[in-house]
Amino acid sequence: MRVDVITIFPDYFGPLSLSLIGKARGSGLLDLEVHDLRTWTSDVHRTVDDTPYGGGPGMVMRPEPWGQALDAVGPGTLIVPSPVGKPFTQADAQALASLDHLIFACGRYEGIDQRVIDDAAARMPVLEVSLGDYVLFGGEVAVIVIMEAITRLLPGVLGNADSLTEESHAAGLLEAPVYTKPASWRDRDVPDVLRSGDHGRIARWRRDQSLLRTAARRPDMMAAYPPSSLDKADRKT
Ligand SMILES: NC(=S)c1ccno1
Repeated sequence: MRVDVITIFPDYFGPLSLSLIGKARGSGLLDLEVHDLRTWTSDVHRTVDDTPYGGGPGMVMRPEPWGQALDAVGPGTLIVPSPVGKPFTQADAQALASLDHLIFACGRYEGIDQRVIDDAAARMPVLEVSLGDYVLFGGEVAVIVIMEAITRLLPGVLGNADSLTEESHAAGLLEAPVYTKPASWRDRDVPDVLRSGDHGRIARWRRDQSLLRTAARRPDMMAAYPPSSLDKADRKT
C-alpha cells in the first residue's frame, strides 16, 4: 500500500516510524511518504492560509498549495479527517486497507477551502471522516489513528492474523474481557471457565460476555447486530 500524507507539520508523523507501522514500512508492506504542504507555496513567507470570505474568526487554508500538492501526489483515495466528516468505523478501516493508494490531507486553522475538496472529488474518491464529536488542532493526530487502524489489517503486519477475527468491532460486538497469569491477583480470580480447558464452554462464555458488554455499553451496536447472528439462547441475554 502506498500512502501520501500532506501536512504543514511533518514532524507530527514521527510515530509512524515506530513499532509495527515502522516494521511494515521497513519490510515494504507500507510505502508511506509525508509531504510538507509549504513545498507547494511560491511566496517568500510560504503562506498556506488567509482570512475567510464572509468574515468570522481564524484563517482558512488557501486552495492553491493544496491543488498543486494533490496534483503532484494523486490520484488516489483522498481522506480528509474533519469534525464535519462521516464517523470513521472499523468497516471503513477494512475497506481502506484493501486499496492501493491513500492520500491524507491534514487540515489546520478553520479548515481547507471547500473548493480543494470539490476539485479533488472530480478526479478521485474523497472521504471526509471524523474520529468523534470533538475538535482537534488539526488532522494530523487523526491520520495517525486512522493509519494504525488500517495498517494492522494489512496482510503480514500482525504476527497472528487470528487476533483480527474476534477483536472488538470486527464481528459487530465488543470483545470479551481478557485475563492472563497470575490466576489470582489482589484477591481477584480469573473466571474458572477460562482455566477449564473446555474450549466449547470458553467460546460460549466469551460470546455471552461480548453480548452483555455490547448491550451495556453500545446499545447502538446491539441494535445493528444482525438477528441471524444471535442464537435462540442469545436472545435472552
Ligand atoms: N474530529 C476530528 S477527526 C477532527 C479533525 C480535526 N479536528 O477534529
